Amino acid sequence: MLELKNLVFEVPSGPDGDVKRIIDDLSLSIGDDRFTVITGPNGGGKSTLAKLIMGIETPTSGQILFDGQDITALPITERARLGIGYGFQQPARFKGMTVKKLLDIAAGRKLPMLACNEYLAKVGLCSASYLTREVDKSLSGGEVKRIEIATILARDPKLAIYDEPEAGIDLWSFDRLTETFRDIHAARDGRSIVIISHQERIIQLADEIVLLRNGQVVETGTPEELMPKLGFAARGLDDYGCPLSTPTELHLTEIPTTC
Ligand SMILES: Nc1ncnc2c1ncn2[C@@H]1O[C@H](COP(=O)(O)OP(=O)(O)OP(=O)(O)O)[C@@H](O)[C@H]1O
Repeated sequence: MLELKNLVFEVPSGPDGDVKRIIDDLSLSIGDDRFTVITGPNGGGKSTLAKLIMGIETPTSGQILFDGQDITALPITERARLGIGYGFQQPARFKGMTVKKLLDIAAGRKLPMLACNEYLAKVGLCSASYLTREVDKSLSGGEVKRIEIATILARDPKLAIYDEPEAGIDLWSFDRLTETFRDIHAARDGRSIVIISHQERIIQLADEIVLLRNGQVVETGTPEELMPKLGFAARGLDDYGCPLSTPTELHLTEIPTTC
């Protein structure tokens, strides 16, 4: 489904025309029906890689193929049309836009109430309390995050990329969310999920874990193969003695929904 060939992403660094290499000759294949978790230390290049796949950033060199088609030069809208969806680490807010409208836009049609209820329930939100709310500053960070994930579920892309979906989400919603990811994967209908995460419980769901450091894939493997090396039991030190980022804490910032 997705093939990354020798991807390089560099940004200008310093006044002398120096560059900083953020993604370093990275090659990776993700097949249909796969659940892949990309993990690794802060600053390793995970979000940048996701943005390159979505077309938010343009690679300095290398190639991105989606279902055999070279999409390296395609804009975000075209990639979305082909079936790639991306949930930002820090989602945007849309003043003046209701949650219902956002779900409709994501789905590309006017959704029946029942469908909206289902999408919001999958992320632990009560439809009655949220559908008419504006996606503005009045929503908490965790609420906006979950609403964005619901829009990706409504869009139902062939390849869904979620950047730290656990960030800022309370324990109850996190449970619901992991169930949702598990259900999508269990459907085995050709769709693939890529999740950037530091969360052990999400990592355990994966078919394949990709460990990214300094813009390079340093290791890939199943949870059974890689979990011990990732050093969750060793206070954040991985097999190479480097500190992994502190596992994202689940904040009990919100009252669990009861509907
Ligand atoms: N446009 C840019 N200009 C300069 N530096 C950048 C740019 N984009 C990313 N970086 C740097 O590249 C590195 C990788 O960033 P990235 O956000 O991809 O890391 P990450 O693995 O997602 O980290 P985290 O786990 O903290 O979310 C960081 O050091 C970041 O500061």
